[in-house]
Amino acid sequence: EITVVGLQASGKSSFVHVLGSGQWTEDIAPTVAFNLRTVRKGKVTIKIWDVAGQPKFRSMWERYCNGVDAIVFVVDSADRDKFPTARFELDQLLKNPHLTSVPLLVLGNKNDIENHATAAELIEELNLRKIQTREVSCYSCSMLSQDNMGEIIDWLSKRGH
Ligand SMILES: Nc1nc2c(ncn2[C@@H]2O[C@H](COP(=O)(O)OP(=O)(O)OP(=O)(O)O)[C@@H](O)[C@H]2O)c(=O)[nH]1
Ligand SMILES: [Mg+2]
Repeated sequence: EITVVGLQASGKSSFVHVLGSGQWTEDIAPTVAFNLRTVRKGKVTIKIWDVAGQPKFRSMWERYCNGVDAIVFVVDSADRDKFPTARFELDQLLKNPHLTSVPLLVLGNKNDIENHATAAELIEELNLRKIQTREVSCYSCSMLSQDNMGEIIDWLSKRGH
């Protein structure tokens, strides 16, 4: 069971769609509140909470992250102006004491766009090195080209119980 959070238009629902169908589509509307989807990958069944990223929905993130096996935080790696807000919202979420040991996967999505930030840059921008109470990984990826999807599925498959 995982929860996907991050700012609006970072590509959370696109990620869930690619994970579920193996295919890219541009035809995804901004999420209202949340969507629940179940995806089967080999022997693993993943229950995914796809939560909305617009400001008015961010206070819900914490509730949906409670008790899951991993939190996936999606960042638009080509939208550098939003990194400070992404960092702030991630900090707010991870501050919650009941989420302290939940593993975190940060996805720097949209790496098909020129001048995107690399995983190393995102680790700096989001200050991921200071996180010590949980397992943290960061991948650069693209839902459009499906770059790194195999590694991401492997990571997720190892976090279940
Ligand atoms: N170029 C590019 N565009 C992408 C990629 N992933 C998503 N997008 C586009 O980014 C926009 C937002 O995608 P969504 O998946 O709806 O984003 P979201 O994070 O679910 O947004 P909210 O539901 O509003 O929080 C859409 O126009 C997508 O087509 C990617 O890897 N590359
Ligand atoms: Mg969405």
